[in-house]
Amino acid sequence: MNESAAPNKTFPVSWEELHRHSKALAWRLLETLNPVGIVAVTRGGLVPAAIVARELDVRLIDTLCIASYDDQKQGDLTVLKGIEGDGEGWLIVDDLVDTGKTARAVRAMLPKAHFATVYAKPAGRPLVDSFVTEVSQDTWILFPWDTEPMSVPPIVSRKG
Ligand SMILES: O=P(O)(O)OC[C@H]1O[C@H](OP(=O)(O)OP(=O)(O)O)[C@H](O)[C@@H]1O
Ligand SMILES: Nc1nc2[nH]cnc2c(=O)[nH]1
Ligand SMILES: [Mg+2]
Repeated sequence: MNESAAPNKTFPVSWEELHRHSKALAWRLLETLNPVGIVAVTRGGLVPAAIVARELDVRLIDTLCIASYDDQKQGDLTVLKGIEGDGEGWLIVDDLVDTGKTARAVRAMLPKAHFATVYAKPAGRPLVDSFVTEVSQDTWILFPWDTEPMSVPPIVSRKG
């Protein structure tokens, strides 16, 4: 990683937890927003965006296609597909904000949109308008689409 120490903890998220946290985000957004459409930041934003879109009854969905990580290693940010306009009236959804590099690029592209993530780490938190769950900077969030169950040693034997 370029901007912070490598994570030494994991925060595994199940499908059910992700569904619940994404619905909590929808509840939060409902209080202040009635978006014309949702922009999902691919790929991580796709599943949360689908859940939020269902709860807010939004059927106009676009994508902002951005990649910067190869596994846990952060590289240069690549925009594979942008969006025209300034984002006014739109809701942007991503799974998480970590260093904030992706969020900064997204905000520069769509400065008038509301930017929401399900999870936020402290370095990126100031860049999002709404989020649900804060996770420490030294933690790697494991999403259900990236994982499968396997045996692991006790935490005590993995320390330092
Ligand atoms: O705040 P940052 O340090 O920029 O990290 C956050 C971004 O990293 C991940 O995307 P990634 O580039 O791994 O692509 P993916 O969504 O296709 O997994 C995640 O989905 C966020 O978009
Ligand atoms: N899956 C996953 N992707 C990330 N991209 C940047 N930070 C993270 C993280 O904690 N987990
Ligand atoms: Mg992403």
